[in-house]
Amino acid sequence: MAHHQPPNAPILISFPDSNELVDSLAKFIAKAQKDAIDKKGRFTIALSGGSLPKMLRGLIGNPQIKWAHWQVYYVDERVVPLDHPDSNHRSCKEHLFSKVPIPDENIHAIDPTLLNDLEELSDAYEKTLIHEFAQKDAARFPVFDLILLGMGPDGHTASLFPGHELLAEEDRWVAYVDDSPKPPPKRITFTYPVINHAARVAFVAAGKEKAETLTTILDHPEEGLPSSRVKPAFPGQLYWFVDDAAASKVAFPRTPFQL
Ligand SMILES: O=C(O)[C@H](O)[C@@H](O)[C@H](O)[C@H](O)COP(=O)(O)O
Repeated sequence: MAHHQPPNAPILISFPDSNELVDSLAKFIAKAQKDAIDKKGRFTIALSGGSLPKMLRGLIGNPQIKWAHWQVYYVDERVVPLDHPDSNHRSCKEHLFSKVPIPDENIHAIDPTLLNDLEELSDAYEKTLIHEFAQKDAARFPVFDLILLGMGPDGHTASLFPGHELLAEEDRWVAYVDDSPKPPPKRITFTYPVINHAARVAFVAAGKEKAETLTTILDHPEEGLPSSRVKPAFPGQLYWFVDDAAASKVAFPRTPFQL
C-alpha cells in the first residue's frame, strides 16, 4: 500500500556517502538563496553548530552563492567568547566564513559583552532578529528563508533538549538554557515558534551513530523528541538531508533529490 503523506510532511533525502550529501546540500542552499534574492534581494539563513558547519563545505568557491546578500544568524549559540573552541560562530568561521567573501557585518554573532547575563544576552539576540524581520512585515514571528539544524544522539536540536521546559515556549523568539545536558551548559537558542515559521527547515544528519535516533524521530514522532517537534507551518517545508548510514533503520519513505 502506498504511503499517503500530508502535504507538508517531511521530505527525507538519503545519500550513499557524505560527499554526495555535501554537494546536494550546497545545491539546495543555492536554490533557497536564489529564490529569496529574486524575491526580496536578501537571503536570511540560520546555522547550527555541532557537525553542521563542516557539512557546508560545498558552498566554498561556489559561483552561485551571492555572499553579499546573505544575512547569517545562529540557531543556537554556546555562551562563551566568540573565539572559544566551543563557540558555534568560531566553528562556522573556521569551516566556512574564513574561506568565502562574506562581509563581516552580514554575520550576526551574539554580543560578547553580555556573557555574564543570560537574560540580557538572549534579549539582545532577539533584538537583532527584530531588527532584521519586524520592520518589513508585521508578522508575529520571523520568517527565515532557511534554517539548518543538526540532531543530537538524544534527539535534541538547536538547544532544545528532551523534557526541557523550553519545549513549551510559545512567545519568546530567543531563550536561554543554563542546564544543557550537552556541554557547555549555558546556551541561547531559537524557540520552536521561530524554527516552525521558517520557509524551509533542513536537518543534516550523517553517520550510523544517528540511525537509532533518526528512526525514533521519523517513524515515531508521537514520542515527542525535540527534533520531531520541528514542523514548519504550511507553506513551510521540512527536509532531512541524511546519509544511508543514518537512514539505515528508517521506514519513513525517501524522496529522490531534486531541486
Ligand atoms: O550548539 C550545538 O550543539 C548545535 O547547534 C546543536 O544543536 C547540534 O546541531 C546538535 O547537537 C547536533 O550535533 P552534531 O551535529 O555534532 O551531532
